[in-house]
Amino acid sequence: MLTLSNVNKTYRDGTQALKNITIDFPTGMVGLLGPNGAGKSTLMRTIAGLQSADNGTITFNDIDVLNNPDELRKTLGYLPQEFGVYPNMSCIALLEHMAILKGLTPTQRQQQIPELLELTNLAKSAKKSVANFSGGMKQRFGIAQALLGDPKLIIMDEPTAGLDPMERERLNNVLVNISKDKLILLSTHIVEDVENLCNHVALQFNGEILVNGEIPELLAPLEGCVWESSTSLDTQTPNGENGSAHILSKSFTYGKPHYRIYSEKQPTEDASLTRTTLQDRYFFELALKVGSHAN
Ligand SMILES: Nc1ncnc2c1ncn2[C@@H]1O[C@H](COP(=O)(O)OP(=O)(O)OP(=O)(O)O)[C@@H](O)[C@H]1O
Repeated sequence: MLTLSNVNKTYRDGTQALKNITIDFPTGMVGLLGPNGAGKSTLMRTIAGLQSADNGTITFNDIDVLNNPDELRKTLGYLPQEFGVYPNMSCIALLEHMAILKGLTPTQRQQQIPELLELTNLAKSAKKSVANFSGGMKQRFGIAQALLGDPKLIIMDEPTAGLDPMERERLNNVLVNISKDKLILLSTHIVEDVENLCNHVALQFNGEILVNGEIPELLAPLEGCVWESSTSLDTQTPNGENGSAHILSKSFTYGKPHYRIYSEKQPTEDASLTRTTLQDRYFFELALKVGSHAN
C-alpha cells in the first residue's frame, strides 16, 4: 500500500502543483488520470523520490519515502515520461549496464535479462541499438529496465504517449502481465488506457485529487443519468426545473455531432440512456471544476 498524507508542492515561480494530497493506492494497476498540467508528473516524481515535497508524508509499505528515498529505490521501478538520449549500445548491453547499476548479482542478471526481453517482446531485437528503436520498442525497453530487480512499486509516466494503436495494445499486454503482486502506478490523460488496464483510478486536476476509487464505484453515481443524443441542449440547465443537465462530451460520427449528456431526466427528444463510462465521470468532474467544455 502506498499512502500519501497532506503532500504539497509549490514551484519557485509560485505554481502550486500539488495541493494537500492525501490518498491511498492499493496493490495492482492504478491509473492517475488528469489533463495536461494537472500535476501528474510532479506527483509521480515526488513518489519516486526524484524531487522533494514542501511537506507531508509518503509511505510505501514500511518505507518513509521522503526521508529515505534510497530505501525506496531498492524496490522501485521507474519509467519516466522522457528518457532523453540513448547511448549507442545494444539493448542487451544497456540492460546489463542498468542491472549492474541497480546492484543485481551476475546470477540475477543472467536469469532476469532474458526473461525481461521475452516479456517485453524484445528478444529478437536484443542486439540492436536502443537508439535506433521505434517509439514503441523504446517504451518496451523502458519497461524492461524498470522491472530489473523485481520491484514492488512501479511508476510509469504516460507510457503509451505517442504510440500507434498496435504498439499501445502490445504495451498494454505487457503491463497486464506484470501487475500481479505489484503496485503499478500509471499516469496518463488517455481515459481508454485506464479503463482497459486499471481497476482503481484517481482523477487529478489543478494539483488536487478530485476522486479516487475502484472504477465501478466511480461510475455508480452517474448510472441512469448519461444519455446519447444527436442534438445539443438548448441551454445548460445546472439547476433548472428538470434537474441539472449538461453536455459531458461532443464527438463526431461520419461528420455528424454526437453528444453525451448528463441529465436526471430525458434531456432531448432523441436522447437515449446509455452505459456510463470512465470518460463520462472524468468529464463530469472537470465540468464541476471548469464548466462544460463541449457546447
Ligand atoms: N520545474 C517546474 N517549475 C515550475 N513549474 C513547473 C515545473 N514542473 C511543472 N511545473 C508546473 O506545474 C504544473 C503541473 O505540471 P506537471 O508536469 O506535474 O503536470 P502533468 O499533469 O504531468 O502534465 P502533462 O500531462 O502535460 O505532462 C504545471 O502548471 C506545470 O507548468
